[in-house]
Amino acid sequence: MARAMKYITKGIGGFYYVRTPDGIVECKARGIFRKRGITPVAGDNVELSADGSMIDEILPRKNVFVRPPVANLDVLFIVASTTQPVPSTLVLDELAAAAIYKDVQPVFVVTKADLATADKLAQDYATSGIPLIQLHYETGEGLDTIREYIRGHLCAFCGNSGVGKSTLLNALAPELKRETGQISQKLGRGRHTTREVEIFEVCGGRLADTPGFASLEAQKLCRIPKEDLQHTFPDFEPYFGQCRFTGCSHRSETGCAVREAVDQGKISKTRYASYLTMYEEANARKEWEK
Ligand SMILES: Nc1nc2c(ncn2[C@@H]2O[C@H](COP(=O)(O)OP(=O)(O)OP(=O)(O)O)[C@@H](O)[C@H]2O)c(=O)[nH]1
Ligand SMILES: [Zn+2]
Repeated sequence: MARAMKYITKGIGGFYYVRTPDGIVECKARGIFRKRGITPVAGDNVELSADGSMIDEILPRKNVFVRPPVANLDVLFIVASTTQPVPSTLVLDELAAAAIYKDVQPVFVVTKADLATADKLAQDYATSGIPLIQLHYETGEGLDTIREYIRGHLCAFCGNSGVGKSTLLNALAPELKRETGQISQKLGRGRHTTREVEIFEVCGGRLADTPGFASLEAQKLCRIPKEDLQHTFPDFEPYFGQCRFTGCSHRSETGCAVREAVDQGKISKTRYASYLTMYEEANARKEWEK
């Protein structure tokens, strides 16, 4: 029988907190990891020494992020509000692409549908191949769908300051008691304080409370080489192999099947515009930044 999974919930000052079937234990990591250039991070599945005081082994990772430091993420909820703040499709597309590049399922969550319509966003992402969940707190619509994504997975929430991440987390897991609104920033629990990544068990899954994801720039998550960029846009996939030129970058080449799909409304214009911007950014990146 497979041994029950143990994983790091939090690392702080050289100590690691590991969730085991018997509860959370405090551990140190063996020196071998430093020699191998591996830093244990929250989300790592581990094996402990017989007395339970040492991390002996870090099991192979599905993925790992440096900023914020977390491993084995399954789902990234990208939270956007209909208004206050008005969403940027470029930022949303960058985050979704970063997730896909790291083998993480992106899921858009739209808040504040009571203040403005979510139709525009829903339309922009209708053919994106990325799920989009609209939230309505009065009816609870959307919450169960989010819970289904969390179940059995390691998840994180990201999105700009003020989009309603804490409000959403409180609705999903009131035990987290997240502070919401302006006050949280004044009290210093906002983005100006450094907190450690910490993983909580909620809704039958795991939630990585990641301060770094809050108002994050996708660039910090990962940099996608321009050749790989097209593969982080699921909506482009049906057209691969149909462009006139092999190695088509889907920008200005004649006979580009992706651009044709944009003209025919099969790929949304905002998605394609994001691709072009991201491609130019990748192109302009200096060798040492890549
Ligand atoms: N009308 C309305 N207001 C909302 C909704 N969701 C959140 N808010 C409000 O938006 C404000 C910001 O919400 P928070 O949950 O603190 O936002 P956050 O994303 O956690 O913000 P940071 O902590 O700065 O990252 C608060 O005043 C919330 O009450 C919603 O669906 N509708
Ligand atoms: Zn093309």
